[in-house]
Amino acid sequence: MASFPLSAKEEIVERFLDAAVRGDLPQLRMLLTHTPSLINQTGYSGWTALMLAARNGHYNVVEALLSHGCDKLPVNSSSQTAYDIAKFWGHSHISNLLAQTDDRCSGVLPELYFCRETLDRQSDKRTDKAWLEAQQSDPNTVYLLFSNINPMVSRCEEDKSSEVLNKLCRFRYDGVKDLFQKPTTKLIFLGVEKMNSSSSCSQVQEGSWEPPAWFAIGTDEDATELLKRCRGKNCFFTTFSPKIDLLTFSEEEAGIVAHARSVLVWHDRYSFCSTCGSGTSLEEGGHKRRCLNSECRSLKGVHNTCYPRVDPVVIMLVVHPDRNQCLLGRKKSFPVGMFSCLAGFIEPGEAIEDAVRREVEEESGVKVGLVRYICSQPWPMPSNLMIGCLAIATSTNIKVDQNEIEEARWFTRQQIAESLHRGANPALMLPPSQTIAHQLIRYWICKNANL
Ligand SMILES: NC(=O)c1ccc[n+]([C@@H]2O[C@H](COP(=O)([O-])OP(=O)(O)OC[C@H]3O[C@@H](n4cnc5c(N)ncnc54)[C@H](O)[C@@H]3O)[C@@H](O)[C@H]2O)c1
Ligand SMILES: [Mg+2]
Ligand SMILES: [Mg+2]
Ligand SMILES: [Mg+2]
Ligand SMILES: [Zn+2]
Repeated sequence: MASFPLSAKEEIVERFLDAAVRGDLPQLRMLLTHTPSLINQTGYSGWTALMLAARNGHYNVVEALLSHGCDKLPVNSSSQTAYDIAKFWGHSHISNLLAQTDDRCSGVLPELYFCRETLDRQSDKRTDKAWLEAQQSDPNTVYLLFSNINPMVSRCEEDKSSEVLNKLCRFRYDGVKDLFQKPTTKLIFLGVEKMNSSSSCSQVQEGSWEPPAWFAIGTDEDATELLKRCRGKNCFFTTFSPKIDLLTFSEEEAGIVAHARSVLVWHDRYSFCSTCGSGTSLEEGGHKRRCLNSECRSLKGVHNTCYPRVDPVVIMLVVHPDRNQCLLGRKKSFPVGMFSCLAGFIEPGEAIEDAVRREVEEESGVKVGLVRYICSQPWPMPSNLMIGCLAIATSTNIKVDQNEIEEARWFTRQQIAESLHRGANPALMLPPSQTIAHQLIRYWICKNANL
């Protein structure tokens, strides 16, 4: 067979990969210093330097590659990551290293979007009327303004390359106190600030630091009038189109928005007592509605009709019995090429595991055995709690319920890893990283198929 001379670029890649095979750390470092882009390159075999070092048990080379920010997601033609390779060849010290280090491939999920608890909710303070009133007029108290259920935001100018586009507008008492007079205004106590690096140092040391309280205000005032309070700043009300607005806050603000918006939506949709139909009033810092009819049954004992609702939803990555494929589906409303995990509301009297098995079979016809809980995410659309699971299929034939799902398919680990690694491609687009669906998929790829 004729062999062709290597180009200069190919030659340097092969030298780099050869250094990884031999465990030649000085040579590998020298090549990386000159050509940093070598780090994730593959040679003719389709293997990266990390895979080759993992195969040959060179712990120090793996360590050096990781410290240079090497990507652990690429897979070889057998759908193995470097972690899988180290495990297969019995280099447990290396597979442990690959499982431990870094945020993305540790098998431990990163903190999910909407999950950061920036404020301390201090739920015991919700029944302390005097304390709440004192906080309301405190000059340090922070107010967020919602026009009905849409928060007032400004465009984030700080980092144009970042995904953070929107920033909540923060008001002080003087800027919003007139709204408290209106009977339709809803005031929600969100919590108090947790101590962090920006808390006033001298006050913290003296013990006199009082963490500022945060409130959300929901109002039906004319939005244009409300915007005048910003005095010329470029502010607007987000409409919460899921794909555009919801995922564009910082991690710190996303958790606050999830809390405030879910409670305000509940007030908006449950104005009347669902037991007797009478009017209701807000209590407990906006976290309870009390019926105004003194004869109402809802006033006797504790009733879930009085508290904000949270709807539990199971979301699951179904793994093929061969452990090498996973099941993803797409709704008609998804962008072209996008597939995601199956999901569905838990029904009354149903355990998480049973809801997973029922929803998967209803939507795809696939039967599921083992179900394992992985993580959860509040999803303020309007108030779901996504309960993320991995599930092992016991059958493989797909028969979709066209009412719920347009298409469902088995995807190989390699197809998924490629889409995660190289980004969206026409064949398979995965949901954005802020979603629990994306994180479950990434978790499975990184963690290996064994549950
Ligand atoms: N964060 C994520 O990654 C992610 C991914 C997928 C779905 N989700 C969310 O999960 C939710 C549920 O998924 P689904 O639509 O596939 O569920 P589903 O498969 O149970 O089907 C939805 C249908 O269930 C019925 N239903 C039962 N209880 C309901 C309730 N409490 N609220 C609304 N409808 C109810 C309605 O008829 C509705 O049309 C959706 O709202 C979606 O926004 C989030
Ligand atoms: Mg569904
Ligand atoms: Mg369903
Ligand atoms: Mg359902
Ligand atoms: Zn009532």
